[in-house]
Amino acid sequence: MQSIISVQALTKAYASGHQALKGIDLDIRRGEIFALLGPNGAGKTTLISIICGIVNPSSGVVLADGHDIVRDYRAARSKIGLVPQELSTDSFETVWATVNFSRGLFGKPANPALVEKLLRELSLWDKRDSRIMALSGGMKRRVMIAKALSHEPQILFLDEPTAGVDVELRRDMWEMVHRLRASGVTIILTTHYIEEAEQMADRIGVISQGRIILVEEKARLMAQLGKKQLSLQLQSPLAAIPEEFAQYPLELSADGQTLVYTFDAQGEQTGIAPLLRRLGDHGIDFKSLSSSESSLEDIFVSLVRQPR
Ligand SMILES: Nc1ncnc2c1ncn2[C@@H]1O[C@H](COP(=O)(O)OP(=O)(O)OP(=O)(O)O)[C@@H](O)[C@H]1O
Repeated sequence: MQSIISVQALTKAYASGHQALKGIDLDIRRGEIFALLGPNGAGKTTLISIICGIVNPSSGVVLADGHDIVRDYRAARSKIGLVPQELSTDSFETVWATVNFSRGLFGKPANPALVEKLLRELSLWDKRDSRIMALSGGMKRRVMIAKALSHEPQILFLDEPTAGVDVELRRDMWEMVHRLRASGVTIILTTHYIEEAEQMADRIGVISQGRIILVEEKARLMAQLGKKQLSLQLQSPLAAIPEEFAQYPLELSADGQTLVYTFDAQGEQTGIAPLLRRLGDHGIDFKSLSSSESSLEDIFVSLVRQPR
């Protein structure tokens, strides 16, 4: 299947000299919900801004539904809706006018029925005649979403959609994202909330220091989530793991006091019982044992901490 967004060898150096993107290759599949995770300053907004034509790339190629975002800007941009992190809209306009105007910017004929549907779905219909400046922060954000969807884009970018929004708006947003996906729209969201990525995304990409360091099906990441560790506090320290145990996923702590066994908690067999038996056969006794489970957050933190 042809990807709806294709990013190839993309770099960005800002005028300050800061290298925000250091060679990004990324394919977004048609119809998926893709979550881009990364710490502050990783390059998420820069990447999205380039794909949406707001920031110029230094080198590399981006195709949106087959259109080059630089050479064929208008066609590429018409496929894309963007809900930016920061609210930016004319605050003297009414909700109704601003959403209709956004549609017109893309050269689309007026479609009051579509705008009405959008405003109703986003609980903005009652506010259609209000000026933007008179709305609450959450309502303004809903307006930004309505604007982004006004020209019926095939691809929707949500940059930190739920940062600082209340529970109700977050729920509405998630429902809307699922509805849009069901209608064939591809959704790319950035988030600091790993829980959000877990709940919403089909695939997860992790960006750190201007590089994509992981792209994975969420289901596979969840399988990693199921990894557990069993720590055995030994009676007497070991200098090294005996050769007989080479095939076991065992690690010895630096002081030789603790053996750590990593296993798949979702697997049918943990392998713990035979391991403990074999350790006993070799005279390796332990004082106590404890287990722990890694979370997606642990995986994420350890990924972005690794210097690359
Ligand atoms: N206009 C600019 N000029 C110079 N440097 C910039 C500019 N915009 C962003 N940067 C730098 O580029 C890096 C990436 O920024 P970017 O906003 O893309 O990160 P981010 O992953 O979206 O972060 P956050 O999660 O904080 O929004 C940062 O170090 C930032 O300071």
